[in-house]
Amino acid sequence: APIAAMSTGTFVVSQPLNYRGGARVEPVDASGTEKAFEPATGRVIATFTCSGEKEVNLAVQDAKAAFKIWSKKSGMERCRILLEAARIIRERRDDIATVETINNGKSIFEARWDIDTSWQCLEYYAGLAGSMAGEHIQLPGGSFGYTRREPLGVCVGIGAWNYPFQIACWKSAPALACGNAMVFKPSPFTPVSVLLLAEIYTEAGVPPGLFNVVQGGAATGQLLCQHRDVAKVSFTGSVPTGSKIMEMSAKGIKPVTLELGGKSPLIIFSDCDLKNAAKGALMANFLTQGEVCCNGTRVFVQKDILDQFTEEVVKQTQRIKIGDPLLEDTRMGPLINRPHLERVLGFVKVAKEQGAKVLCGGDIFVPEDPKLKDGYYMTPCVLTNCRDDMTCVKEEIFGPVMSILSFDTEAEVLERANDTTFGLAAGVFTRDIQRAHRVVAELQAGMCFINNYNVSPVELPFGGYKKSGFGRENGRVTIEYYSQLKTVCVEMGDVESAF
Ligand SMILES: NC(=O)c1ccc[n+]([C@@H]2O[C@H](COP(=O)([O-])OP(=O)(O)OC[C@H]3O[C@@H](n4cnc5c(N)ncnc54)[C@H](O)[C@@H]3O)[C@@H](O)[C@H]2O)c1
Ligand SMILES: C[N+](C)(C)CCCC=O
Repeated sequence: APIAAMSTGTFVVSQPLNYRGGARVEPVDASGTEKAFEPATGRVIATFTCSGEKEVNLAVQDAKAAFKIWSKKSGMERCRILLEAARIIRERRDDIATVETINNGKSIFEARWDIDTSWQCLEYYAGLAGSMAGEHIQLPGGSFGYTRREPLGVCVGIGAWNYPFQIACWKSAPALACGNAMVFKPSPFTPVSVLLLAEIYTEAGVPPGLFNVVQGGAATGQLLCQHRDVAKVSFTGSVPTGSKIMEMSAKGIKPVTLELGGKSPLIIFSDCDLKNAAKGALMANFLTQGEVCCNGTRVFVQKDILDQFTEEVVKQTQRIKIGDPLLEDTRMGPLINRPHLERVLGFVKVAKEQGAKVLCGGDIFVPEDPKLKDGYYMTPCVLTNCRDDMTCVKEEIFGPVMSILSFDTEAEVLERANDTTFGLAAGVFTRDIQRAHRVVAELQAGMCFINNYNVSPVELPFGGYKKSGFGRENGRVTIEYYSQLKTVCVEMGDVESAF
């Protein structure tokens, strides 16, 4: 039966989860084992071996060999293969989304959006592959120079568990478009869906070894970052791990892209369209059970509309259907695992102790269906009476917890919104076009939204300021993060020697 027809509680992984040389393989050595779960039921769906040094070496060597072939192809040849891969992803959208839902817990409704931004990303970079070019610069006496945009070599992608398939696409599509090879390591919590991508690349015609998958946690990740034949590391994950990745990469002078965490502000002015602002606040907080890096979890509301806004947000939040993530009408599934659920509930407890008021949610949720009783569900939570010094307002919770704060003036809210070490995203809702642009110009964040939140057109660069990282994913600029510039200086006359 097609994967898309599966129901919760039935999926098990029966094939190897490593991918090397164009095929699934069992790793040749191990650095431990891990279990992957179905968060909806708490069931183990895979027990797998973490890749050891030998396996990582083989994956990098295969990538090196494939790089030699791939980097010699013209941009148009790469374009054609990436377009074919995008087409296959689109064709298998429901199967891939189903696997993503089973292993991550997000609703199937939302997982399909993730798969759409994935194939769109491949299409976008396929389009750019053919137009990657340098400059021609005229010099005195007919001499000239030119620049070539060249690939880096073997790039490593290390992913987080909240958008497993999308993260793999957002890294591999620009990398491959530029002529690089990639070894990708997903989070050990979500090892499954990236294998579908690896198979699709092979089916679309990339050379065997161009996109490889190794599995494991920190130990495997370290082997990749420290590998002498790795030219670049693109990492998505937490700030503490990002800092370690940067340290390891610094030793080998490897460029890094860091897509890290956030505690983003969403500013609601009293002249906003209230219904849209409330919808925006839900988009900013409750996608993927709130496990989203760029979430606008500090919701600053201008005082004169605080009550109205809060009432609308609570009404909309209480309508969110929680439960079996594979059902069409579910809009919130389980969190990623039991320890994370407990951590998020712990934040709600501390928020209450520090004086926040729970307007709705923040409790464990047990769905009626008995097969879901061991899943990791909670009700989405709206907190009010929040102050800037509370833990729930300062720290990244990475769960469905929205903190509402009030403000009086634009200058005050800007000061408070920027008072954080993070800088991934920010949002503003207002009907005043001048204020909208004035405010985003002052916000210290890499991704700003006006009158919407958490939409992700692949044409737009995405990435952080401050401790939320650097480098960008998506958009034309990302080409610069997966390529290097060679300058060629051409003399058309005689050498004018100093000697
Ligand atoms: N900015 C973004 O685009 C973005 C997107 C998604 C998630 N995130 C952030 O990711 C975090 C949640 O994800 P997570 O819990 O998977 O993060 P994490 O930092 O724990 O792990 C991320 C990845 O790094 C690997 N890893 C862990 N230690 C390592 C080490 N020492 N060396 C090499 N690799 C190592 C993990 O196995 C995993 O694959 C949140 O902070 C979230 O904000 C950011
Ligand atoms: C697709 N979103 C919602 C913009 C999320 C991007 C990746 C962040 O975790």
